[in-house]
Amino acid sequence: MSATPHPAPVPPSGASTGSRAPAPEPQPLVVRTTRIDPLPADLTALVDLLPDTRPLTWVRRGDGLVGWGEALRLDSFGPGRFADAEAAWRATLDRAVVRDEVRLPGTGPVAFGTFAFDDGAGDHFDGARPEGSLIVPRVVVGRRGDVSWMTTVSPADQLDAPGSEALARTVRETVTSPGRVRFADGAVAARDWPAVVAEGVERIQAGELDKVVLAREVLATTERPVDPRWVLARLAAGYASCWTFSVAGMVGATPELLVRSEKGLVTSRVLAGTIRREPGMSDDDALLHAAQLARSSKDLEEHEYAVRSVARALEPFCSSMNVPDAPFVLHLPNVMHLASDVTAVLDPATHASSLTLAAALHPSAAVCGTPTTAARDLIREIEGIDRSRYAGPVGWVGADGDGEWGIALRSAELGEDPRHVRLFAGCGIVAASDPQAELAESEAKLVPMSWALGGLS
Ligand SMILES: C=C(O[C@H]1C=CC=C(C(=O)O)[C@@H]1O)C(=O)O
Repeated sequence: MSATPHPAPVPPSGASTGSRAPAPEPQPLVVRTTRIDPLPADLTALVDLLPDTRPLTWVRRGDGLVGWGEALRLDSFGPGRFADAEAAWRATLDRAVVRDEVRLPGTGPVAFGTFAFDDGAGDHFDGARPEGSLIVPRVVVGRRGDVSWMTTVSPADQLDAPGSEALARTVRETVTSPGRVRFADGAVAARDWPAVVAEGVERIQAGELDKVVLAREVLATTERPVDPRWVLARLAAGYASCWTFSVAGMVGATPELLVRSEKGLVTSRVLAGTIRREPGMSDDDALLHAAQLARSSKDLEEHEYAVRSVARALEPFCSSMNVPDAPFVLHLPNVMHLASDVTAVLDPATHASSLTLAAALHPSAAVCGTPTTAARDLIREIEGIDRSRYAGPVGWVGADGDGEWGIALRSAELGEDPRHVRLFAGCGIVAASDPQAELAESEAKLVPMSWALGGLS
């Protein structure tokens, strides 16, 4: 199946939700990047620039990219969603006219992307909703340390030339809070979820598979429409070491980097194995918990599967690789994780882009299980929710193929009705997992999004 390009001006309503009718040939994109006055070293400096309620965001520790407007959208479907998106992106670039005066990762043409966890082979896919979207914004603003830039993208160069004055002229709609938030069970009630986990444990103990990651959803209803910028500002400030993202209604702050590819160096931050961090826990208690996690054979086993799956997927694309012997403990405000940073040197002969690498890595054992096929089948059989883009790759790709892709965890999907939000959390299950403990872990993983919506103080 091929990717469907939707060129600006925005096509008639409905077309950007995945019509497979032949699309008109898009006009070449005209892309200009210029340095702007340095943005302050503020965790929310980038997200504070976003003018409207359809933000594109990839930010960590105040650095990253934000975008708005839609110069081009490339939707893709089914098992070929990554390859089709990549081919459409390359075809777009072949015809683009680019003037990049900054030449850093994230300057020049950039597409933000979000991809579904599953490839559409399951029963609950209707074939109308795209399983992959690459969006080329009309405006991108980026920051990397002392350097800030602005890129404008237009099919016909109708935009202002980029620059600090153009940015200052951007009109920003006021950001509003969602007001009161009510949470309710999703397709599987919280009290029923331990039984799903118990089924997973049983199947593992019966020898069908080694590990499966099972997820649940919570439905939030807000008093006022959710402005994603409200959520993004809170996540970027409260979870600064995570990658705060927003693409086509998928928002969150993920601690897990599926892959970064930059100038031949490939990095992946693998997480699996979790311990909750109680609110108000002292630093000493946190260290005790960290030590307990680092010694937990159940969590170390869960982690080992995830690291091995990443190393195996990267190997064909890399000339050398460093896989740490033991994980470190990553401290986040709500949880601590076992973490391993895998690094590798890209084999240039493979010409693999960051998107190709993300496709090869997905789904890792951190979000699916081991062996992959058995775990995915079991998820389809017993999980009972539509994961949609939760646990799928989310991030950005540039013109040279370099880019960053996270796993859409600690995330939520904003509904067509802007007062309805689906929050997700999942847990790695191995033979020694305790269903009630996994329920408590899933609650802890829901904290960032519930807090960002304003539902927790
Ligand atoms: C599947 C999720 O987390 C994964 C990433 C880190 C730790 C995990 C765990 O310990 O179970 C999960 O594998 C989620 O947050 O929804």
